[in-house]
Amino acid sequence: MSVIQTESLTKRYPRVTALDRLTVDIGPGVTGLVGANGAGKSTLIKILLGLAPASDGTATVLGRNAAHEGGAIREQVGYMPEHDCLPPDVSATEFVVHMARMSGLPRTSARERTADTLRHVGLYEERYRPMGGYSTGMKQRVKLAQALVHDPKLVLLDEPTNGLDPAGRDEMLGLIRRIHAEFGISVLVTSHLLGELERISDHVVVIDGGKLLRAQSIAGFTEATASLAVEVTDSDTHPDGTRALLDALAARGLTATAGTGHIVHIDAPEPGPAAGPGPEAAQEAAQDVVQDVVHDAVRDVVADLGLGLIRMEQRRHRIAEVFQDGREEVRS
Ligand SMILES: Nc1ncnc2c1ncn2[C@@H]1O[C@H](COP(=O)(O)OP(=O)(O)OP(=O)(O)O)[C@@H](O)[C@H]1O
Repeated sequence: MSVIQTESLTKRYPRVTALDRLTVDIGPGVTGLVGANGAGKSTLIKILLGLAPASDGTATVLGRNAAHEGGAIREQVGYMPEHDCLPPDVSATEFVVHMARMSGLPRTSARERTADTLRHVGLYEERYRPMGGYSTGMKQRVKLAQALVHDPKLVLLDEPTNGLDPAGRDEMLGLIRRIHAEFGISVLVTSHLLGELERISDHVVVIDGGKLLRAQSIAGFTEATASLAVEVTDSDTHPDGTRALLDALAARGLTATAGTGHIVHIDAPEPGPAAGPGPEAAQEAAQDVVQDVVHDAVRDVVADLGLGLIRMEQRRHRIAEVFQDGREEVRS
């Protein structure tokens, strides 16, 4: 079931190709769209909303063609723009009610939905004050509220953590995750910071120079890459302790590689099928496997070889590292 599909989508501006034959298929849930500044994220969002025409290719949102059915798409999709666009002399309540009315809600439900939505994003008494005096975090919350007020099936959030301090980022990321968890609304959220989207997304799509670099499920990724870093000393019997450890682990059927210095990286075996629905559950399952199987094996092998164990550290590759590898592959 696709929420967003693009097929060879291309957008050419006179001086730059902002999207270059982009083909993606995005399902329900939270999807992170990651790319450096200028990668083409905002351009993609505008085309999906039917606000900008593509030069080539097609885009479908909730089964509708973005080129011809922009109005119908915008009825079912919420949009949080990247830049500050709030009128300073209007209160959050007035503004969000106005946006709800623009979406076709009758006056009474517009007021009720506005109160509910502003409460949900964490704006209380301040919602009656003019927005000109709001902090960046409060403004971002209002922009999120107006994207949600007409009860959309999908929201497109363009750099919602921009300009926020670390605590504000965490709060915004938590809110975004809850939009899907509590209301079942699918989310496409953009950022140039892969690390923050990794925490809240079910899937990540990475674009670079308008081209697709990678599209991947985070759960699948973390299952495959949980690993353990082990640092050992040499001993009289084994002057190359690292080599001895690698050989002994291989003899037990574990895949291990030499790291820098005396460190050995050991891959976790595939976790069992009962990983559960979310990325967190999959991560926990992968973690359990590392602890139960690999820890025991390492302890036994190190003891048998008589090596000194300096540290044993569970490690999960940040997806940033893997996407970095992918970028090198694509460019090489
Ligand atoms: N209206 C426009 N006219 C000409 N070029 C444009 C226009 N809009 C975007 N571009 C160019 O297209 C490329 C992609 O821009 P886009 O805004 O989609 O990137 P982005 O990934 O959203 O980056 P940012 O986070 O900086 O907005 C950039 O090189 C940008 O300069």
